[in-house]
Amino acid sequence: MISEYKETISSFFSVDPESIIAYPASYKQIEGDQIILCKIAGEKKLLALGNGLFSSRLHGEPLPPSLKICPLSHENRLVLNQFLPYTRPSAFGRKIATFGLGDRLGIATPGHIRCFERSSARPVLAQQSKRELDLTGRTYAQVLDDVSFAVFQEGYQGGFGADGDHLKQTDDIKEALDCGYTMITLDCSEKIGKGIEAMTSQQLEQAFANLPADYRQRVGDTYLNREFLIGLEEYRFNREELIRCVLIYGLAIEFVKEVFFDYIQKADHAVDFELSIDETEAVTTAQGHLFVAMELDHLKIEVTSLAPRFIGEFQKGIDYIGNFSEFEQQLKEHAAIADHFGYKLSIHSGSDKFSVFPLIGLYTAGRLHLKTSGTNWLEAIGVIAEKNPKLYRSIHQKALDHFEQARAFYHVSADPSKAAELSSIGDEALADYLTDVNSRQLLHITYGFILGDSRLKDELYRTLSQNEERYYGRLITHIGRHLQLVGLKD
Ligand SMILES: O=C(O)[C@@H](O)[C@H](O)[C@H](O)C(=O)CO
Repeated sequence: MISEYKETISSFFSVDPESIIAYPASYKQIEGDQIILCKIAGEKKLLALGNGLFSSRLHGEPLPPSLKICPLSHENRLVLNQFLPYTRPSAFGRKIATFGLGDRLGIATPGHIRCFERSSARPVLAQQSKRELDLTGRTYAQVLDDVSFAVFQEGYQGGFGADGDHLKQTDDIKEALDCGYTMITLDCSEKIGKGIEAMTSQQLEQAFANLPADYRQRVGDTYLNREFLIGLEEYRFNREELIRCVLIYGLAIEFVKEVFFDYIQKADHAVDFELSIDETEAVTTAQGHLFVAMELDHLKIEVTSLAPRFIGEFQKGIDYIGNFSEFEQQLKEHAAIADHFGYKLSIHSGSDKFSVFPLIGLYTAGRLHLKTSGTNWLEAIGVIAEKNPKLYRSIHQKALDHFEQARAFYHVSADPSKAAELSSIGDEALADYLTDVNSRQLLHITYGFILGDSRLKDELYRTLSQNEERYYGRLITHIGRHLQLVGLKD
């Protein structure tokens, strides 16, 4: 289809015909119209041929008699969604392993899709937290636009999710659901009780006495003087332990109740509901997880997945930090609790935790959601280091200039001064920064400041557009390693 129109297109855009590249996997015939994705002088467009209903719905430049060049706009994405259901996101429920692939640039999805050939997991291709949207200046609609067009580019019909990630406000939840998002990750970190572990018995009793009498009676009857067998573990709650669980998780559970019944259940489409209690100071004990699970069960709230705060450190972009046997014991118990109540265990900051992936795969046995994001951004920076050393040096310096400011958004232990001095590294070795834990975290958390510099941002996108297959290749290797080690890919 493209070859016979290259001359028409090249003269219309006054570009070299060789600069017109087609994505053959996107080609579709719909009710007599033909459509294909192509790149014209570096910019992706939809080419529609025909005068049928589908082509008539698309907004674009008509090239008589029947060709139309269409931008990858929000309006055209909605038309694509209407005629090609596989370009719309799906929910997957509690039984299918899923893998979150945050893409802060909106260009990684084709590479992500190629990772899932021969994988039992389904990709959540549209995933950005409110924090990421604020720092990149994107919207949930734009994130889903980018993903839907990439799904069309690849001709991928295996299904994908769209996660409104780490949402704390109901307005944001409503916006994501109205955009058609099929997963909501409710961040309860601001509702989790703080400093409860340090409270004295008297303080605990005083705080508990302030709660409604019927609630105190119910939780006392439910949890005290009883044993709970979950998997191979028996759990009990003495009075102090019960009150601590109530004071730590009680408000969070009220928030979950409001969101589940007022938003998730009332959505006009299926929604996977994830509960995130991972971004808290306090580690989620197995007993605390059991309390939350039993309270959700009592309230008839069905979560699809739950992300606890594991013992040790799940920091951004680097491997697990902590005691492996303690982590294994806690992971085993969390997985057993999740399995007992029928939902998936979710691993946040799941990027690069290679040393514990086999354990995670062993104890979750596919009942798992693994969430990544910044590591995909780092693979893009790796392409920049390989292909545009001058730009990389500017990005690295921008990151150094804003690292302390970026630490307000992310907990990292990186010390950039421990990484090699930029001026001491030759162009051919710049990509090695992406294997150093300190520079990985430096680059990982400063993305908002880097993309906030329009000169860096424009050149970054231009370099990645010129090297998109290299970017896809890095993602296939890197995310493929994640999938294989956690047992979700052969
Ligand atoms: O950076 C963010 O805000 C998100 O990507 C967040 O970290 C996400 O929930 C995650 O855990 C990615 O690994």
